[in-house]
Amino acid sequence: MPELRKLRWPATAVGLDVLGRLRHLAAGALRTGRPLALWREPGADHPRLLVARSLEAAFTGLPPALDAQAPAGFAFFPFRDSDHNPALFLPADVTYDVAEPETVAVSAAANDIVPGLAAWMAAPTVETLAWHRSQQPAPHAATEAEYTALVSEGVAAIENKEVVKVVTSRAARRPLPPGFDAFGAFVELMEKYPRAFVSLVSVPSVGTWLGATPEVLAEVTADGTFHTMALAATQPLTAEVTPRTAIWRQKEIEEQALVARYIVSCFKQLRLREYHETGPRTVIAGQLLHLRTDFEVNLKHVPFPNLGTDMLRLLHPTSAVGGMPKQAAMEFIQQHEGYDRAYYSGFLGPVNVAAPGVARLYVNLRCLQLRADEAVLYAGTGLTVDSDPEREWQETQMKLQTVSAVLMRNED
Ligand SMILES: C=C(O[C@H]1C=CC=C(C(=O)O)[C@@H]1O)C(=O)O
Repeated sequence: MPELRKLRWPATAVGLDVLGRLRHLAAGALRTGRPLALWREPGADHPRLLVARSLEAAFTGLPPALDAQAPAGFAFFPFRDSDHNPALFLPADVTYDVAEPETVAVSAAANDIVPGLAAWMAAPTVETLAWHRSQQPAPHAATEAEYTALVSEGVAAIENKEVVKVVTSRAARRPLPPGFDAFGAFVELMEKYPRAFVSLVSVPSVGTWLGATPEVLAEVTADGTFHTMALAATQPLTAEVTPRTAIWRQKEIEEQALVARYIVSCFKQLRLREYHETGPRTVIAGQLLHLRTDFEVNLKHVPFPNLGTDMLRLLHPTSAVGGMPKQAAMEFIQQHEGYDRAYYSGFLGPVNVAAPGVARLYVNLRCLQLRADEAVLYAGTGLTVDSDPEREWQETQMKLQTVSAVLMRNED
């Protein structure tokens, strides 16, 4: 790991608790026009913050390499790469980990921002944070009639054998409650969804995204394990229907099996045979239940040093957000969906930040884009030949509730 310089919080910051320090660092990054990512990993009890020295330093071409020698940073990738929605990898120039609350780490590449940062750490806190805004117009929000028509077109495409499965989605616009505070909303999501990957990413001209996703895209852990999952099929979690009692319809079993089969086809493409498959099991994601199969590979026991990197490039976008076959499903979405998904159903997460060789990338689901006076929420549903348009609309309504929970009231 390249040398990191550690800046100690000055005596003036003694009264500031760790969340206050995170918030103050975020305020400084926003004020100086720098990209930032705040996140909390599933099961972790504390969040982390990463600030990149500049927007220019965050532009990237290829998906990140998942190996110990690769640069440390936070990946923020759109569903589909374009000039409007660039692929980003925020270098880990300034990092703050609540596990080490007394210092802020600065990379050698960001040496020249040290004086300004040190001064900011000693400066008084500010009330309002100036979150970065997207320069794109807000996407079209489909009405119920438009969405059910889209689902019918998707089902017709499956019947006509253009695709085997396709995931359609929509955007929904909601007003922000008066005095809405995105940092407070991030903290609220962390508390509400301990099993989710909770994130708040803000990038100049790209905008600000908040979410709580249940879906791992690609993980490499400290003990040398690669992990991915096939997550699909949805029903509400209720007092009567829990993971132990849930019953799944044939349509849902098939929908999830297609995603699992896609992951196996990626392993086959790489000629990897030694993987562990667990499931499908019923799992909780917020107020919802899904079917999930986990796939693990012990990287010490296979001759594939670049497995994480190769799998990431094959997996995105998975059939849980695109469809199968991948290309035909992507074309269907492009032609019929009628709005820009931007970073919804892209992927995000830290690479080599916690330690070299540790990466945790998630599919950007159950998320919203924060705009000047409204939030744009996103949700999709996997279609099969048996999909009922009205049910699929209801399912998107349920999925929107995960993140819209923070728009109901204001904590500040
Ligand atoms: C596309 C979404 O969810 C995916 C993940 C789990 C279950 C899904 C489903 O039941 O359709 C989706 O494939 C979304 O939340 O917007």
